[in-house]
Amino acid sequence: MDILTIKNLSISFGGLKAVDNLSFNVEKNTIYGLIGPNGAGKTTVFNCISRFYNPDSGELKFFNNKEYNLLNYKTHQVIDKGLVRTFQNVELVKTMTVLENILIGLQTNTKGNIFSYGFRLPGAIKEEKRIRKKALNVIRFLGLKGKEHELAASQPYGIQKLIELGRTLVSDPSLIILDEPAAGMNSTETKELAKLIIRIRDELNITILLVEHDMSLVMDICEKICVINFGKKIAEGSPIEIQQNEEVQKAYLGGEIV
Ligand SMILES: Nc1ncnc2c1ncn2[C@@H]1O[C@H](COP(=O)(O)OP(=O)(O)OP(=O)(O)O)[C@@H](O)[C@H]1O
Repeated sequence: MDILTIKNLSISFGGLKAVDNLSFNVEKNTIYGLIGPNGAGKTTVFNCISRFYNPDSGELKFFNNKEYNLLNYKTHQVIDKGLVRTFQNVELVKTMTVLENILIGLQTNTKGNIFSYGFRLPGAIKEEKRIRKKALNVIRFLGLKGKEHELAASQPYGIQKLIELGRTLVSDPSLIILDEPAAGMNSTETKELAKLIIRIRDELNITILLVEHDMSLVMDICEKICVINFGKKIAEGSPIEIQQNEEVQKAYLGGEIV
């Protein structure tokens, strides 16, 4: 069963076709990789799905109990439907604690209004407890217990990336889009990240769509991979099929893919 279907997606910037008639489907409860050389259009695809960009044409459908035509929604509404993303660069509020940064992920998901929070009405206090408990559960899941009141800025880069990931988990998504989750990580951190992504899929039943340049991570954890170059799909298949595909090897100018 598909959770995301992308059909004939195209978007241009001036004369440049960044995404060109691209179609692929992501099956529920899988880890799906979108790869391609620098400037191939991967982040632009993510920006269309998460509604930062308006595509020129094509269909974007998300299935979470019901069918949502993503083109009818704004970014924050897409998050409410259960589709969240991370960014290539870590986007944490460095002056806030680990816990506070994770709580940011719940901002579109809380009940109550400014009045009830401002006057600390019973409903608001109960809601505060509920969301705090959720965030603490995520912190435990990520193995960051004990760090909740430490400043995000004082954490090593690998931990900051985990905090960003935690921010997506706290809103109970069905699909997470990860934009280069391993960028800037060392090989030990990347191996831990691979295990964590698999746990997110298996223990939390969350589907993962990821863009990543670290080919060993992609080949180790993705069930299916779509390769794009100059905005167009050049191959789709299992890690083995992708590694053996001649057009893919040509696009990567020999070597990087294997
Ligand atoms: N807002 C924009 N305005 C103009 N051009 C853009 C914009 N966003 C992306 N592009 C261009 O579209 C092309 C695809 O960019 P994109 O960032 O999607 O590639 P990518 O595959 O994610 O690259 P990388 O792996 O280097 O992050 C590039 O040529 C880029 O310069």
